[in-house]
Amino acid sequence: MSSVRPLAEIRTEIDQIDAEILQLINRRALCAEEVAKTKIAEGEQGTFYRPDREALVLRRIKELNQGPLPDHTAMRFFRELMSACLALEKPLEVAFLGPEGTFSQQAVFKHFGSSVNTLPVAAIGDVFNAVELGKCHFGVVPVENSTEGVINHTLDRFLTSPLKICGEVEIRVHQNLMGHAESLAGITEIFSHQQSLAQCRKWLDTHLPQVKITAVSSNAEAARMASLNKQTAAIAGLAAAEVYQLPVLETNIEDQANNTTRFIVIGKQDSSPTGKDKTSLVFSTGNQPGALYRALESFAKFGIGMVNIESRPSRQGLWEYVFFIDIDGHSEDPQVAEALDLLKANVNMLKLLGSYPKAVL
Ligand SMILES: O=C(O)C(=O)C[C@]1(C(=O)O)C=C[C@@H](O)C=C1
Repeated sequence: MSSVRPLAEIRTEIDQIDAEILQLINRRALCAEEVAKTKIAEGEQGTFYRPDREALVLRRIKELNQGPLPDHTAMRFFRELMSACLALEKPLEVAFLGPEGTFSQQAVFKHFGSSVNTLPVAAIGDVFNAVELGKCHFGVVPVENSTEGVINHTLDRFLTSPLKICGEVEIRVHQNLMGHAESLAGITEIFSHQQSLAQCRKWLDTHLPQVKITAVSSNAEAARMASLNKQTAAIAGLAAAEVYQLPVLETNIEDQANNTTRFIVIGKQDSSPTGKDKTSLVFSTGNQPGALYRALESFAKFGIGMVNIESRPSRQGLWEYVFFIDIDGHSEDPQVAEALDLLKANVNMLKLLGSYPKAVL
């Protein structure tokens, strides 16, 4: 004799729990509406979205979670819940590198949840423009890929933009071949964004060495073009295959198994310290011997870890460079503040791009 509970009894309990969860969710939503009133009363209506508070809420959920749901799943529920609560306060508008179905759009939803309005734009520079001109509250742009390195357009735009970095989000990028051809042999041309083509270089050389390769403005645009001609195919994410109703011919064709793209959130707002933050900055030194060494020594002296360094042409003098750096910590953390003061004294130009919570999800 089995000792399992009857299905009807378990379902009655589930119905009761659902009713309680619904009540609790709405109690939480009422609190969010009250938070909005307080923010307005305190003159902070420009900053309904609080990346620092959201990171703290999600990290706490991870700590509290005792399963059987995995931490990641529990955090995703709360990510959605906060997104819906924020939409009650004020719906956010977020610009991304479109069209619909790009990895950038996936990054927007992963970071902000699905209760945001998204604005697809044609180029990385347009994401910056949309936020700078106040058409959107925030923008999401790719900044580096684990296979292909930095996205130069994004770094270069920071040299002239007044915007700040207020968050980061990572997306595991799977590339897929999609199109209406019956088999690989029926394909004469492949479209994709240049970054995705580079991430699948070996696969293309091995499986489709003779096919014409054409770089286009985005993966979703590649999918759109492939949907118009049976002899062409696109390399893109599965979301693009769905948007353009393209059969997927091969999945996961990226050359590196853990191909990941890091995106940053850009806006006009600062984020307060959370205890697990990153600071991004750009500086330039003169060409004297040891100048870069002295600059980096500022971090070593105060025990600040450096996560990343990239050099880019300064676009001012021939063979002059600027250095983009990510460090551990928030610019308001005392040790980081002292290191930044010292750095300022050792460089020609220093621009803080923002302090923000490390990616949680
Ligand atoms: O605590 C706040 O400031 C809120 O607005 C509430 C809340 C939440 O739902 O927990 C919603 C949006 C903010 O981005 C952060 C948190």
